[in-house]
Amino acid sequence: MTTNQLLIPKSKLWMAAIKPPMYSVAIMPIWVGSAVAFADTNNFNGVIFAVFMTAAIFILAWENISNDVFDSETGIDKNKHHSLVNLTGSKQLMFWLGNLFLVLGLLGILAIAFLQTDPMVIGLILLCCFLGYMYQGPPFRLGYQGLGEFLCFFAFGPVGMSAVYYSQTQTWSITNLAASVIVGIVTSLILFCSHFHQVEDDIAAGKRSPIVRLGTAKGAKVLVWFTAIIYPFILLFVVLEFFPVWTLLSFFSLIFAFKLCRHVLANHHLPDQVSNCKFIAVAVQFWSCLLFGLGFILG
Ligand SMILES: C/C(=C\COP(=O)(O)OP(=O)(O)O)CCC[C@H](C)CCC[C@H](C)CCCC(C)C
Ligand SMILES: O=C(O)C1=CC(=O)c2ccccc2C1=O
Repeated sequence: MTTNQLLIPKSKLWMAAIKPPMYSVAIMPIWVGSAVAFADTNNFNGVIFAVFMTAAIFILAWENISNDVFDSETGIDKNKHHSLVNLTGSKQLMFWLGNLFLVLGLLGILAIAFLQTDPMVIGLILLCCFLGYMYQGPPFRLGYQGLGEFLCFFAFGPVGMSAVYYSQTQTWSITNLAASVIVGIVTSLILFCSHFHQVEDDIAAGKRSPIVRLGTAKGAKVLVWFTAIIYPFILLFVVLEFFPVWTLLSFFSLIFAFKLCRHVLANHHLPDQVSNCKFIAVAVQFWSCLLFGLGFILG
């Protein structure tokens, strides 16, 4: 254990390892997809919603635990004090705990498929899990090639939200597809932000994250563009009458979007300062999606 590690209280390291705010990424696609389904059909199945939400949390727990397991094999997390493998000292234990969460999550989704006597939802979620595995697991490790944001976009956007919409309606929707583009982009922003403070460790481990590829200064500018792009998109879909006008409520999240962009533009080259930017990005995702979904219900 390093001196640095000894200075940080264990409770703080555990909270950093579990990352409670990050679970917003699992909750919001379920919220928005179900809200679009309600707006389209006037129907809402509370049991399916609750089971899907719980299953998504379990699946995200698997993704994060197995990320620490796979990263312990490449050496990229050797300075990450809050890696679950470093904290517990047992890769095996974390591997099996992760798998247990995956099985619990998939059992929930399987229950929905049985309830609907239709395998579509489990098929789509298995695809999401495969995208999540390709991000970090051998032999793919596509996150190490800088492709994580694409996988993230499809898993939390079009594929994941189609599964949510289908679980409520057993049909498809163009409106939901358009909404999933917004959710996919805003979720991928979080992943993009998570690389700024890790450039040195990433280069040492051979990970070519988008920020390693672009450099932090260009990365900060790309972040501003991708944060800014979601608002004109929402406006465009409102004008085209795909989204109800109430979805413009999501513009209140601009407060956090400005905060994120200002913070990253000023601190992109300072790892200690910029390391919290992914949690500002979580606030952008949480508020934009919460208000966006509310807009569908009010509309
Ligand atoms: C584990 C993820 C990011 C961590 O990345 P990194 O290794 O850079 O972080 P650390 O510094 O903390 O080590 C997220 C990866 C997301 C992945 C591309 C997609 C996951 C999909 C989910 C498994 C499925 C979600 C289904 C949905 C409907 C809830
Ligand atoms: O630990 C992280 O950095 C992330 C964990 C995670 O589950 C996730 C999910 C979707 C987008 C980004 C992220 C992370 O950045």
